Amino acid sequence: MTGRTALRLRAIPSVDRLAGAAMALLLAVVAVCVAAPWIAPADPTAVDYLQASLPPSLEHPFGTDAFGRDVLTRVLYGGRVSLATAAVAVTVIVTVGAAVGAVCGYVGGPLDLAVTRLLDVLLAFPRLVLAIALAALLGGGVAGVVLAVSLVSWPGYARLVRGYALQIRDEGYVQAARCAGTPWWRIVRTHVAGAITGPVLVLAVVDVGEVILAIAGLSFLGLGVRPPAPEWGAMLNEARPYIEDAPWMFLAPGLAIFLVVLAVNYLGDAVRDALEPRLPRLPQRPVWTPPWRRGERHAARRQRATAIKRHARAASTSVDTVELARLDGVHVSAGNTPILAGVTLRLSAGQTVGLVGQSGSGKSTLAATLLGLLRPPLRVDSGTVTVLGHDTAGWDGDDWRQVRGRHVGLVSQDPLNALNPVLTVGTQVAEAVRAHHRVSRAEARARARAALELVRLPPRCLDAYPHQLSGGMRQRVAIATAVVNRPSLLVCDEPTTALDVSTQARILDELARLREELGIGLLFISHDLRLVSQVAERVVVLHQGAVAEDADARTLFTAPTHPYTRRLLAALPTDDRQARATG
Ligand SMILES: Nc1ncnc2c1ncn2[C@@H]1O[C@H](COP(=O)(O)OP(=O)(O)OP(=O)(O)O)[C@@H](O)[C@H]1O
Repeated sequence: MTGRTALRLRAIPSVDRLAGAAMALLLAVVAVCVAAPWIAPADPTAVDYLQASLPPSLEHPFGTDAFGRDVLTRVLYGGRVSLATAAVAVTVIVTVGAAVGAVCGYVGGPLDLAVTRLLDVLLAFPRLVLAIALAALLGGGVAGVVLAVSLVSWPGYARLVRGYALQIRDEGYVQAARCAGTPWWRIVRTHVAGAITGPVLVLAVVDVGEVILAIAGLSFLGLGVRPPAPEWGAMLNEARPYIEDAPWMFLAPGLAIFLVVLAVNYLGDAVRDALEPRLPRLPQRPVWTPPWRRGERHAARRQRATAIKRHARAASTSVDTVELARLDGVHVSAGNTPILAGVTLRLSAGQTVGLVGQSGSGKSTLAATLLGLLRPPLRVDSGTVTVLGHDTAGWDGDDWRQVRGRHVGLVSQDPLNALNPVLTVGTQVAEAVRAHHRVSRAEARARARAALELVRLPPRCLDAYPHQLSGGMRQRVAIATAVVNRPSLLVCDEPTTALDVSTQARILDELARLREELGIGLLFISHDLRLVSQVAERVVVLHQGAVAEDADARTLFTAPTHPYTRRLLAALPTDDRQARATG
């Protein structure tokens, strides 16, 4: 375990109080079970028929069972066996299953084929029947039962992990590791294991309860923990005939299993989150509206939607310049790290604003802020974000959903990522239409075809899958999806970065033409000042999260005021600089 992982795990109780409580509960249960010989009030196996089936009292807080044994004592002693056997069995199952699945899925070939066939056979047997047969073969006892349960359970994990490994082996970062000459076992250990830890952990914690009950089932058949030794599952089985007359016999071990499984489940989620660096460190607080306020909220949303539509219509028809979006003194941070420092930016209808800045200056963060797409740990600390005349502070997911894709579109730098590989282009563009308009499938498809025509893609592309198109064509599909609902504002975040120079030029022409034809406002984001200057009338220079300069394109090229802008200009070829300065 790396130091960073240990740190993240150690931080769980402080960032997630509920997980901290689950951890404390689990530790407390383990501690009292381990300490049973010293703290238990009675002998767990001593029979006393005079005390049989007594309800809970001060002397016997959980009552007594049909043999007069103290239930609390037996729960404490039983926990030692149940928790130890479940922990051993789950560890064996997960380790064997994950290792076999990861190696087979990654290595493939004859090994994978042979193991997969074996898994098919093992999974075809009813699990419990196979476990009974194996436990009997192994001679019963706690060790035999743990082994039997482990042997029948690992194939399920292996199958699941193999599926993950098959997917992961084609990921770009795994291919990069292969190209770097990393041996297969190291790739499996680092990349495949890293990616499957989360889902496997969730499955494992869910299995803890199942394993306790499976061991209990085998004990009931006389194959596992033999009476009178206590074990939670066996206690449940012993209590079954008395469930109506003496429910406490059933409740005490049942409650113990319930609490342990609940704590393990919650803790498992927290550990998975802690190990996944892309997830926020803090649990997200859902925006919850009390039922009595929902009507008001719907009415306000409807009103706002109408006002936004009116604003958008004015933006496309008015001869005056209508403001589409504005950032006012916006500060964004990630934890304690400032990312945007008091950014102010205004976007107007029919105008192209270029946002330029070096890598890491905060361009994508600015776009995400404008579209309400910031995810923790990134957050807006102060300032206002206004979209189509409305302050977006307090907007929830539904509020943004009405605006994104309908009035504000986004084209990102990686069209392959933005397109679903198993859906045709037509389906995906039509889906964007149906997300905002109540139209028939045929009408949505017709609008999708029109949008593809708008970006000069032939109608045959409607039925093509993304992988059947070139990079430039995919980017056009992404643009068609963004403009199919005729938004007022289009945010293009490095839309041509992944393309060759001639395709870049064609996409830029396309964007300029769309702006003319549809009258939309454009925020064109790039680190390349030369590219920005080809499309933008106004250029905003972002430097270390702050606006260094905001000027019309010609002024910026002829009289830059900020030293950083001057450095950017100096890096351009002389011909380019002169051409831009003369417009
Ligand atoms: N989820 C995040 N958590 C923490 N820091 C982040 C996160 N996303 C971005 N940052 C930080 O914010 C800063 C700005 O990142 P951003 O992606 O906005 O830059 P950019 O100008 O778009 O860069 P590029 O041109 O390379 O895409 C960077 O220092 C980055 O490390």
